[in-house]
Order: sequence, then structure tokens, then C-alpha cells
Amino acid sequence: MTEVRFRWPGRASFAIDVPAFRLEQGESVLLLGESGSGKSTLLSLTCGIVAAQAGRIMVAGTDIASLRTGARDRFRAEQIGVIFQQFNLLPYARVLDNILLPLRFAPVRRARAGDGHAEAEKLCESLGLPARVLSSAAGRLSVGQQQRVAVARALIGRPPLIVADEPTSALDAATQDSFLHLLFAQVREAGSSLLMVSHDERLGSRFDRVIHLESVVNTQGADA
Ligand SMILES: Nc1ncnc2c1ncn2[C@@H]1O[C@H](COP(=O)(O)OP(=O)(O)OP(=O)(O)O)[C@@H](O)[C@H]1O
Repeated sequence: MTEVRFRWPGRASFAIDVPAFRLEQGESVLLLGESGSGKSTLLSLTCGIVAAQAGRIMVAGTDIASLRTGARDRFRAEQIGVIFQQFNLLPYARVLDNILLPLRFAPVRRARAGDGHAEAEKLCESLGLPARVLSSAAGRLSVGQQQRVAVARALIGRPPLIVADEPTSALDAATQDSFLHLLFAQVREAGSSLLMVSHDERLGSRFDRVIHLESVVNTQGADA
């Protein structure tokens, strides 16, 4: 990410400016910051969910900031597995269909997943989800189980980048630890890079690098 500038439309009070930030292939980085400091905004920029007003955001060799909306959505589906804060599962759809969803918009990733069904089963097993949950509606699962489904959905088809927004915030300390253990094992097996944001410094020991948001991002309030 180079010389990126972003301001929410109609909001003068918050802007971010990233002179330079780089994540190596296969690297895991934890980005720490207070609530409201712009962590989710930075992830949305990285994923192309929102478009920067200036700068370059290179993901797997492509400047995501230069793509138009439709192309950006397709690029994200191919290259990035996203684990949202609230998981964003389709509650009435089966767990299996939730996991396979990103492959629908991503032919290269779909080809890598081979038989998506078999990979979904394998991921669930590795993440400690019993095979029978694959046919349950996602909304019927416990929070911890939904979190694992969100991880399986992000990992299916081994996208080069996994982006995670506070994925452990709803878990107690012991569950957090086992969740992170499983997530890291799967990310390593896939050879993906991992960019996670959190306000919780205790998560840092597992990551290759821990960065404080304010060391890479300048935030300013124009009307402050
Ligand atoms: N969709 C949006 N429209 C307008 N302003 C937004 C939007 N999303 C976030 N903001 C603003 O951007 C600023 C940074 O929010 P952001 O969610 O990126 O912070 P955060 O560090 O992820 O916070 P938290 O840890 O509480 O999730 C806040 O002032 C917030 O009000």
C-alpha cells in the first residue's frame, strides 16, 4: 500500500493516510489499534470493499485501487479470503453453501478447490467442526462454530491473502487460543498471508509482526 488517502464520503471528521505498508507473501501481521482508530477501514481498503481517493493498493501484483467496482469484487473473490467481525454468514443457507459461496464468483479459486465439497469437509474437520454441521443452517450454529465456518469460507480454494477483522472478539480467552491455533495451522498449510486487526495485544505472540496502526497510518479529523 503506497501513499493511500481515504475519507468516508460526507464525513470530514475522519481521514486516513498510509504512506507505505507492506505485507510479504506468507507473512502474518497483527495490526493493533483502539476502537474507532480506522482498523476496519484499512481492511476494507485492502480488500477493495471501499475505494481509496488516492494511492496504490497492490494485492498479488494487481493495484486493487485501480479496478472498477465489478472487477474489484471479482478480484477480491479470487484473491482474498475475508473473515468479518460479524462473520456475515447467510443464516438460512446450509453451512456447506456458505463455505462454497466465494467459489461461485472466482473460477481460478474454484479450480484450485477441486471438488469444493471435499475441501469444505476437510476444512471443517481440521477446524474441529463435525461433518454433520455441513447440512445445518448456519444460523443454527453456536457463535464459536459460526466463527469456524467463516474461517473455512475464507480459506477455501487457498486465496493468497486472508484478512480478518477482530475474529476472536466474541470468544473467551481459552477458546480464542484454540481458535487462533487452528486458524494459523490452516493459513500456513494454504501458504496464505494473514492480515488481522484487533485491539487485543495479547494475540500478538503468534504473528510474524505486530504493528500499531498509528505507526503506519496517519489519521486526522478535518473538522476537529
Ligand atoms: N461506513 C462508514 N461510513 C462513514 N463513516 C464510517 C463508516 N465506517 C466507519 N466509519 C468511521 O471511520 C472511523 C474509523 O472506523 P473503523 O470502523 O475503521 O475503526 P476501528 O478501529 O475498526 O473500530 P472498532 O475497533 O470499533 O471496530 C470512525 O470514525 C467511524 O465512525
